[in-house]
Amino acid sequence: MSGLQVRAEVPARGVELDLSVAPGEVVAVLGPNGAGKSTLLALVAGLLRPARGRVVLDGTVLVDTAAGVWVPAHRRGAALLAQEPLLFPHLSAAGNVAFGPRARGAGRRAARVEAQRWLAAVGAVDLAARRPGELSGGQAQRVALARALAARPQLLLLDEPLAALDVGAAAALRGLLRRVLREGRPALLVTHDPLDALALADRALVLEAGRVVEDGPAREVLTSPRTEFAARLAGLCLVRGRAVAGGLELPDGTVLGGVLEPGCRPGEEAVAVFGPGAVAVRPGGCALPGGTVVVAEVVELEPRGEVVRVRGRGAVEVAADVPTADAADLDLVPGTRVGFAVDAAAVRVRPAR
Ligand SMILES: Nc1ncnc2c1ncn2[C@@H]1O[C@H](COP(=O)(O)OP(=O)(O)OP(=O)(O)O)[C@@H](O)[C@H]1O
Repeated sequence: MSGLQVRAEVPARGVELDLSVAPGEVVAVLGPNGAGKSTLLALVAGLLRPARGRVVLDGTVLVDTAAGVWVPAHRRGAALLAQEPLLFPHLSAAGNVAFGPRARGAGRRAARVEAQRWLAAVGAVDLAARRPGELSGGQAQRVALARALAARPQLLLLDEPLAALDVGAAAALRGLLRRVLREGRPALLVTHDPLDALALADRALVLEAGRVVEDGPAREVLTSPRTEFAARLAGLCLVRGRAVAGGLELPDGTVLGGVLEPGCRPGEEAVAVFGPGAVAVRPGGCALPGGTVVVAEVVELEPRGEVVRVRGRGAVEVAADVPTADAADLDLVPGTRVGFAVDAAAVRVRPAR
């Protein structure tokens, strides 16, 4: 079987993973801090041994704890590009990139030619003679990408490769990554940025507390989330309850009006998803026609240009985008109890799993 299969338990980190990556597939790995994203990459890269598990890349068993198989990191065919470029400080950019070909047995001259080719591919030929200490963050990350590619990996492991870069450098490297990732090499891309997941990945996994809690096409996970984390990334509200005819019954018995999606049956555990643009704030708690009012305490006000995103916490968490002038008129401050009036027509109710 080609592609990547990972089954691994690391009880010391509360991690129990079971996932696969198809040949040529780019999979974004999302999740809150401590969810296990870096642990997943470390397990595949060969930097961490699972207590139990099996990792297979293109039919080659890299780890099998039951059979006592452990392939060391440098023989796995997986290249890791981390947030910090981690170049050898004493080698030039070209020397860093030539390292992979040299390790594969290429002669000095052949390795140098290959290094030039990869530096050209990432637009960094003019940096060939510089040492890492003479490169900007974006330049160093380009060189690190060339070094990773020069090792001709069967799999790319990208751990927030854009996170340490400023906006301009990140945009340039994003374009480059998009090109590289389209060449058909499978990749796992850890990111906190939903736009990167959409722009660069075919599929998105959401990890929470060491488990995969969502897995689907990147677009679907981010537009139809089933977990609070994915919803927050996508800027949507997600509340849990029980599906009933015409909406979702919340834990306190309130029925949030909404449209049941096909396949969602009354009585089952469900989530309701809606955008903050479909929510208005009512000081007196009076409902709009066709809406539901969730009474909640304002916990956060976040200015977003022409609107203020007002987050509230009551029986559930909700958010509303309120025009900035209205927010001032309403005298909203954290601690104020208000009604969040949710337009039922904009609420989608779907099974929780
Ligand atoms: N070196 C380590 N030794 C022991 N436990 C660790 C180590 N690194 C991480 N952990 C624990 O393993 C769990 C998963 O951490 P991991 O770093 O994989 O999460 P992450 O999703 O990459 O988080 P972040 O977004 O903060 O980088 C957490 O509970 C964390 O505290």
